[in-house]
Amino acid sequence: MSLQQSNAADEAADGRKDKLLTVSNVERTFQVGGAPLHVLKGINMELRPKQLVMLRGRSGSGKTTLLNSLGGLDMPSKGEIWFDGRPFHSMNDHQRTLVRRKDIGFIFQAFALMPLLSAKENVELSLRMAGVKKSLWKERVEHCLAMVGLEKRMHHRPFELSGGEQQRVAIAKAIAHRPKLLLADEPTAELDTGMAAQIMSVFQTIIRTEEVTICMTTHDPTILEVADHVYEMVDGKFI
Ligand SMILES: Nc1ncnc2c1ncn2[C@@H]1O[C@H](COP(=O)(O)OP(=O)(O)OP(=O)(O)O)[C@@H](O)[C@H]1O
Repeated sequence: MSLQQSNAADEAADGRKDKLLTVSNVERTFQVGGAPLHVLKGINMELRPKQLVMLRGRSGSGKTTLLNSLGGLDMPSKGEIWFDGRPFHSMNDHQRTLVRRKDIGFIFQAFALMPLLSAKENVELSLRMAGVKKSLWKERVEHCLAMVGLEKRMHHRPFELSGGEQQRVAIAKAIAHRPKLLLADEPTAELDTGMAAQIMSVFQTIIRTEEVTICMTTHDPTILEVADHVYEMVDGKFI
């Protein structure tokens, strides 16, 4: 590396200080039927510790694709994603999986609750995946379920819970291993206004008490006002 290159690298690293996640010029292209489909077209964003950040945009604008890249589930075709000092864009699958299990929580449809497990067992699963010692599980699981107001529903299985309660178990599960970043794809989409407000209030509480950063997608204009920052996505770009 030349002196000039190393100075530029130092400056870039300085710019990332105090940020949990930095996204620079990210593009994502899929090959569909032999033709390229440009879904993300040069995204720049940042997440700071303890922020609630929302991605808003029409269906198909690229929000889920971006969220997948932020969580290391997918790789950008171009650009850089730095998560907590680590270059997601140049890490392999295995390396990203290890970071994900320890430092990121997801509330995605695809990561929904296991139907045959109780609320308590569902939350335990993420502690198991993160390699947390079994002797610590009981206290942490009870704490997380209490935080979302479900300490009395610990032994219920998902089908014995309402939609809002299931979503709160999903939150408890997603934060049990003390991630630095929580990613949520449309966490209020299936809920009525009252339940959506409850979920947002749980989010605000856990940002404070668990010191987590939350980045979520939404279509719902009524919940945008609680965000620290809103990124508006149109056709693969922020406007
Ligand atoms: N793996 C893939 N292969 C091909 N095309 C894809 C793939 N994933 C997403 N796309 C396309 O990328 C575009 C953006 O999809 P994405 O799911 O990111 O949008 P979105 O903003 O999250 O939409 P919604 O709000 O409906 O969930 C869509 O046109 C979709 O068909």
